[in-house]
Amino acid sequence: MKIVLIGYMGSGKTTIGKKMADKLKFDFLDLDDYIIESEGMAIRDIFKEKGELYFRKKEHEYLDEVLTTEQNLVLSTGGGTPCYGKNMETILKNTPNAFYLRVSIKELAQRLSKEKEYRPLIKNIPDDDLPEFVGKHLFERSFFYSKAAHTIMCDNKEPEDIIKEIEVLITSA
Ligand SMILES: Nc1ncnc2c1ncn2[C@@H]1O[C@H](COP(=O)(O)OP(=O)(O)O)[C@@H](O)[C@H]1O
Ligand SMILES: O=C(O)C1=C[C@@H](OP(=O)(O)O)[C@@H](O)[C@H](O)C1
Ligand SMILES: [Mg+2]
Repeated sequence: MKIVLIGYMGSGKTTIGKKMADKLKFDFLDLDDYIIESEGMAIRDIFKEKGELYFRKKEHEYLDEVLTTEQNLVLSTGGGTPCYGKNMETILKNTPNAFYLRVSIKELAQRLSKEKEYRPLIKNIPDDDLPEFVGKHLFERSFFYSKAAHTIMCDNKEPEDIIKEIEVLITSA
């Protein structure tokens, strides 16, 4: 069985995915970490030296690769993963358990202002401009995120509570 977490940068995919895999005794895979290991480069260096298009190509290839495994897996994607090519279709084809972690623009901007350094798409955006950037970007991406089987509203909730909500919704089909 595979559980896939999608959502904007800073929505908690990595944090919640890891904790949930521990709790369910599933394997855990963060697609960004898989790319970093496989390419032997940090995400920001891939963007800087090889470009975003190269990153998206690799992200697509590694997504296909990790979804073909048989094991019980929690997969945390990157914020852009479902928004390129056929990636969202691929996710939906491989699992009924795709969850969109939905977080408000305000909370995303607050979280991301402290963690811009490793996220090349927002690295150079001043904190004051982050809410506007996140708002526009999220609007474009919501089309893809909303295709998930379930949307979890995550504002003002602890990861543990979000995990409990997800557990109730998991289907083993
Ligand atoms: N439910 C939550 N409530 C408050 N902070 C959270 C929550 N989930 C994640 N965070 C924090 O938000 C930041 C981004 O989380 P992360 O898991 O890296 O998001 P993503 O992988 O979606 O980009 C981290 O500092 C993390 O501790
Ligand atoms: O939203 C995006 O396009 C990206 C999100 C990042 O992952 P997180 O969502 O885990 O920050 C990472 O894949 C890369 O920096 C691009
Ligand atoms: Mg992440």
